[in-house]
Amino acid sequence: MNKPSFWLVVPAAGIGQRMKAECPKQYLKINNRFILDITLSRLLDNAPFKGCMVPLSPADHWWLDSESSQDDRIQTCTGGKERADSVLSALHALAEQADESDWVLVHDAARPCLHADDLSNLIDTLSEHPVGGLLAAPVADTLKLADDGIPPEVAQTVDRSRLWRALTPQMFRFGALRAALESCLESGHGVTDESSAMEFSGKMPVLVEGRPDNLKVTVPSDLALAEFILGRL
Ligand SMILES: Nc1ccn([C@@H]2O[C@H](COP(=O)(O)OP(=O)(O)OP(=O)(O)O)[C@@H](O)[C@H]2O)c(=O)n1
Ligand SMILES: C[C@](O)(CO)[C@H](O)COP(=O)(O)O
Repeated sequence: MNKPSFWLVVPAAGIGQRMKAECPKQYLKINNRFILDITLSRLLDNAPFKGCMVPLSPADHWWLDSESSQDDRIQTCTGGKERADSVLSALHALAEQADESDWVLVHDAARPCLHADDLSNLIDTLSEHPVGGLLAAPVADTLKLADDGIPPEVAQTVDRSRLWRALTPQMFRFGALRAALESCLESGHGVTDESSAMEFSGKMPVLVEGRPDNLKVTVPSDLALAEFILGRL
């Protein structure tokens, strides 16, 4: 039986509303490179992907100015309203090339600080696993559940001993992930990551501990932090 291939999906069709920038955050620059280009190079240069699909917004007019648009390992497709729609669109675009049992890794375009060791560890840990899983970081802060007051007040302090922050890449079998996402979207069950879709289909993804500095650039203060982290990777 052929060894499964590895495919990469990097959702990049968001508008970066929380970043309040003049362009979608994946096209902000660190050391004069688009965040999207940094992210894609850190993935494609550190693992044996058979191909890469990048869902883009229909309104994207930055891609053609990117380094990555010249990389023949990378294909693009049109993303969707939500992140899950964009990921599913990428899986549909890869359907003729990928086998059901191939692995697909999904990584946010907005996470440029992924360490090569975390990528290798995720693949090595899960490549024989029946379901797959995700990079995640144990919660290090005390967590409070807020009431709905304005301003919010503490309703409860949450036991954090078994709480983890989901990161990316998230790594699942191609056919299973596509079916899980289709099921979620058909039933109107909104999900913010691939693991949630797999959980909705009854699976229990593995949590693989990753570096907490695998930052998702989300709000303005994240840009300088990402630059600092990248300077030390
Ligand atoms: N419809 C969408 C929404 C998000 N994403 C991508 O999913 C990743 C993580 O999403 P998030 O951090 O929420 O990005 P945005 O949706 O752009 O941010 P915001 O919620 O602030 O608008 C990003 O790389 C983003 O480009 C996507 O491909 N398609
Ligand atoms: C996929 C993710 O990065 C895992 O933490 C997160 O769910 C993305 O959420 P967002 O609201 O789309 O940024």
